Amino acid sequence: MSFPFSPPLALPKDFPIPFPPLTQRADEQTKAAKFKFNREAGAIPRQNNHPPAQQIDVGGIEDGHWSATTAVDPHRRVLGLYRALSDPYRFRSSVDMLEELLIFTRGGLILWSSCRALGGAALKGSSPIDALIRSCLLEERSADASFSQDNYALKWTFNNDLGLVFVAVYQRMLHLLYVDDLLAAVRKEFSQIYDPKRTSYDDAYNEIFRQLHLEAEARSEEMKKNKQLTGSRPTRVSTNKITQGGRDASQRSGGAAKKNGDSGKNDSDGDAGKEHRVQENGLRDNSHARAVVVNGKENGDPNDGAFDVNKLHKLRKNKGGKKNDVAVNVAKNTSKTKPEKITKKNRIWDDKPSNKKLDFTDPADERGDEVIDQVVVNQGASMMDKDDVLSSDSDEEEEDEKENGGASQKKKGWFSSMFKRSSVERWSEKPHMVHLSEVKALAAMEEALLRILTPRRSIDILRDVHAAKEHGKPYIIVFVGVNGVGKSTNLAKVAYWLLQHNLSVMLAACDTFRSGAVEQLRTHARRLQIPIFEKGYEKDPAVVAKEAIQEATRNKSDVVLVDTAGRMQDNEPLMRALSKLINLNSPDLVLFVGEALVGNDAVDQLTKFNQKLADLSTVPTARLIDGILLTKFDTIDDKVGAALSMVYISGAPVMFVGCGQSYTDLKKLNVKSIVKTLLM
Ligand SMILES: Nc1nc2c(ncn2[C@@H]2O[C@H](COP(=O)(O)OP(=O)(O)OP(=O)(O)O)[C@@H](O)[C@H]2O)c(=O)[nH]1
Repeated sequence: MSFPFSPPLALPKDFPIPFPPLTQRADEQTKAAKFKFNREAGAIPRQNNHPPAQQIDVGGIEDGHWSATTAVDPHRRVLGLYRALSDPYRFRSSVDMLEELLIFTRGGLILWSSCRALGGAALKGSSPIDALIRSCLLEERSADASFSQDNYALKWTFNNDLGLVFVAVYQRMLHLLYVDDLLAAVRKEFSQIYDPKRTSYDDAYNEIFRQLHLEAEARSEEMKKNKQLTGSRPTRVSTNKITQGGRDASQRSGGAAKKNGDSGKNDSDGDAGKEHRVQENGLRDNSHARAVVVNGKENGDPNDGAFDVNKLHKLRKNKGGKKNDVAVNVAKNTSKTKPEKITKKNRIWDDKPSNKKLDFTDPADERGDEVIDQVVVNQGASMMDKDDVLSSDSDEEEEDEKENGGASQKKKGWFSSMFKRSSVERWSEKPHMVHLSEVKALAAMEEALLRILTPRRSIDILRDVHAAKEHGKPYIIVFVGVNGVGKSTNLAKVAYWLLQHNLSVMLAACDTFRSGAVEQLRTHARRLQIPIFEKGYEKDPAVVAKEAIQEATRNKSDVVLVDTAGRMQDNEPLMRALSKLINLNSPDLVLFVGEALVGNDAVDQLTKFNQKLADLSTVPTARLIDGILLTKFDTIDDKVGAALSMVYISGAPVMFVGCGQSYTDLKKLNVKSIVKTLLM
């Protein structure tokens, strides 16, 4: 063994050990060093007329993971030294600075951690994994496969079928090349042994992980060497080759690769048939990892993908720029997630104040609650018990759930499954379960939900109405939405609310399409004793709206409420007519009316309305949906997820919530109660 120094005396306790860098695997290196030491410590003295081996003073130094053994002769000269590690694997970790690899469920249950299982040091400061969950995963902003926090870089992957998350943390400056490869291998191996009933894998998985880690490193080293030698560029090859550098994971586990449902939908490590960018030697090129991993965005399961909302927000900001791109993207993404259509039953409402199970709303106005509770909107409707409708709806859902064998659960996004599993696991009394700093995680969830539900733009209608009034203009609100969601009814409620604030209101009957629509609005106008502008049927609604606004300007109405025909988001001629109405009249507020009852269908409708308005706009600055009016909130019990998704996807605030048939049944969304319910 060669020594880079020749100390004259025995080594002091704090003697620094200038080991040359290790290039071999730690255990081999240790063995080799030990062998060499034994040989040299025994042989050198004899060769150099030093005292025989038994007179040699052998001492040791322990320094963290290191231990060094010295052989010192009676003349206090160091004759031999070898370094060793009590745990060679720990040494590898410290050298390569993979700080932690964590496996947890979407409910936040930590199943395995390299720190916990293999005795590494805990991460310093606030956990970067907590930060990842808070700012990325919880908000479904996991479109990227990497994330940075302080000095740490994080990469992750999912097994969506099993609801597992695999996160690797390492020092940002290190640019570890093997992390994606390792994560993919860990996911594959772990998925095979995963058993939902089991909560600890420390014994079962430690050895497998060590092996996978070493293999991934070895492949990475090889890749580096090859790169240096050949200056090779990444080429596209089948991912079947990825495992050629090391032992195929499925071989190791007896080919039971699919046993636990690692179906590879999101398989970033490349199951057969997929192509990823890999190096010529068959290893993944990490510089392209983003293009292949994560959440079904690029190549995976559409059910798990988050909407590409950033572009939509950008469009909203730029008002019209690149609208087609946005529209296409939104369409692409949402069409993947479109749930099955819900066939609505004829619903006939009781005229008693609703007997709500849960009320997530604040009254839109204190005065609004005092009056006209007995005025029933839509008196022509026949009667049926509301609770019947509710129970039959939920029965249907339960049946669907059973029929689909829980498939609908899978269809739910990250949020729903996160919350569902989180609450289930929270209450299961298993003391040996280690939760991901549960209190902190819940607080983070709450914070994230509050952030999502709190609109980025605040719209104060009353303030804006007064501002318009000062300019001698009426404030225009256009109500849009699909058929039968409650546009006219809730338009009348808004009119009532405005009247309560001493504002003069005029209705514009621009549903010139559905027979009876004009008469319906006329009934509301008569009850509320407000003027209505109507031109009958088969007129161009854009022109009717224009004339109504002119009339309102003449008679100094403060607000014009424009009723429009219900239309399906895919009906191009009707969507074109709506776009024309909006572009021609530049309303102050385009209010999307959606039924809370239909859940994600409302999210789809809203997205497609926005998309069509952007696509079909004839003016350079496309007008999109400004706000949301969520109707029939009295019918949804605690299924409030649609509100969350709609705000998140459109960036538009929920301005009102309709929760009954009376004019007073218009409220404001109580964000805090919604969040509380989601976390219950
Ligand atoms: N329970 C409940 N029912 C509502 C609410 N809002 C509207 N409705 C009922 O929903 C039904 C349809 O309401 P409309 O106002 O006619 O719906 P619309 O969107 O104007 O319909 P189209 O003009 O055909 O597109 C009526 O029976 C309303 O009473 C609500 O907040 N809660």
